[in-house]
Amino acid sequence: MSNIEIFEESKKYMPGGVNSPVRAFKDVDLTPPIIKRGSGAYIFDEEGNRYTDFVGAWGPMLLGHCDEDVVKAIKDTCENAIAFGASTELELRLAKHMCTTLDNVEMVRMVNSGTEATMSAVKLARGYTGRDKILKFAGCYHGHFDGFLVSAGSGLLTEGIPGSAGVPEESIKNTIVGQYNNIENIRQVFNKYGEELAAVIIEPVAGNMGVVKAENEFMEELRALCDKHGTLLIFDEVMSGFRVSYKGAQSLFKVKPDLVTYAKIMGGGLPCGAYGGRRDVMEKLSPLGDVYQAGTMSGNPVVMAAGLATLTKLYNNHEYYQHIDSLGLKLQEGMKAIAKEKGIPLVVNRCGGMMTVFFTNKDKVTLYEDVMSCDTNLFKRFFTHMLKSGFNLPPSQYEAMFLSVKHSDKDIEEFLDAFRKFQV
Ligand SMILES: Cc1ncc(COP(=O)(O)O)c(C=O)c1O
Ligand SMILES: N[C@H](C=O)CCC(=O)O
Repeated sequence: MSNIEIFEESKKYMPGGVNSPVRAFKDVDLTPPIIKRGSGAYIFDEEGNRYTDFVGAWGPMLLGHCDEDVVKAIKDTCENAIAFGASTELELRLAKHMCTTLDNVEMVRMVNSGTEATMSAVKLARGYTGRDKILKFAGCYHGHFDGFLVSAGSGLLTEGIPGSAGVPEESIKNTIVGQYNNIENIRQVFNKYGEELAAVIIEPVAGNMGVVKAENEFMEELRALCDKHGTLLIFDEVMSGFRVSYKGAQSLFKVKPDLVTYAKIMGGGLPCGAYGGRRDVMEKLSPLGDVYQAGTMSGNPVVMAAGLATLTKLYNNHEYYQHIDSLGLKLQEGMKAIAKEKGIPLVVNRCGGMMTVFFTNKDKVTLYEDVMSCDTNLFKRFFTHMLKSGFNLPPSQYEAMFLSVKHSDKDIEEFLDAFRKFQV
């Protein structure tokens, strides 16, 4: 069947033909290619077309598609262990690896997705502090948990959905929305709600309004305000963890989070998530403490094996991050130079191997308002041109592109050649 035939048939059985809204290419008015296989930096659709992939499953594929060590770990494990719903040595090995190689993670609890990780971290913070309110930032996305679907990024920006239907007022009345990188705004929020805030949750390098890095001063002030008011600081590193550096976005700032959430890369491409942090906070979790959180599939052996293979390989090969950073720089500078020649208004934000090309007349994109100034029609034309030229990019102005260890100089040069041919 062709891509279109499969997609049309899929619409009969899955809402919108997809299992996650952003995959439907609604924002770019195109039919998505139906992906059959992936290898290294490339993916191939059902019609045999090859795309150089800059989505990487929305981040997890840092080692490239079907990395041989990850595949071997999955195969070896599932010969004998698929699921037990019981303790395994594999989950200990991954937990120990994370606690010993990361900063600020003294204990960890495995879950099955990024949404589960953030949702559970917030519940734990509420249980620990005995408070109900949380502060999140406009444009940041922390998954589809009701309490986060207020001024959220990702597909909710893409589709212009202000929140989501099906979310009772009750579920969001304790969610306060702040302005990313706006210190004055968070001071005002803390003045008003400081004593009621259980937690602040933030993407320290946001990827879900496109890539926007938090400013150091902003993060330092945020930490100080949390300390003053007894509020826990949660870094959502579902996307940035093991991506912007092995130790994630935490290593870019002088501030420590109390809790951190992970997913994506840490499961090597299989469904996973984890949250961890201060021991005294984590010990509030059941069965030690009174905050209940559970999961039939949590710590699944195949996922643990894929995660362990991925994180071990990344930890032992720090040069991977240099490779990705140097390719990212080449791509960023190359795009800026071509845009200047062609008179295309754009800002390229990048943090290591995550990057967004914002089509805007602004000089820089550091605030949510800057992000919202983008020309989404121009983005759509750019996206369509790049897809036709064989490059798989996120189909939204408000998402991040991802580089992998398997991308080469040649891939970047080909990308830049294709961009040069873009007719504005
Ligand atoms: C920063 C961040 N937090 C949380 C999530 C939710 O993760 P998941 O899609 O695995 O539920 C995502 C991605 O979707 C994310 O990028
Ligand atoms: N921005 C989202 C996660 O990072 C995109 C993935 C999804 O929602 O399917």
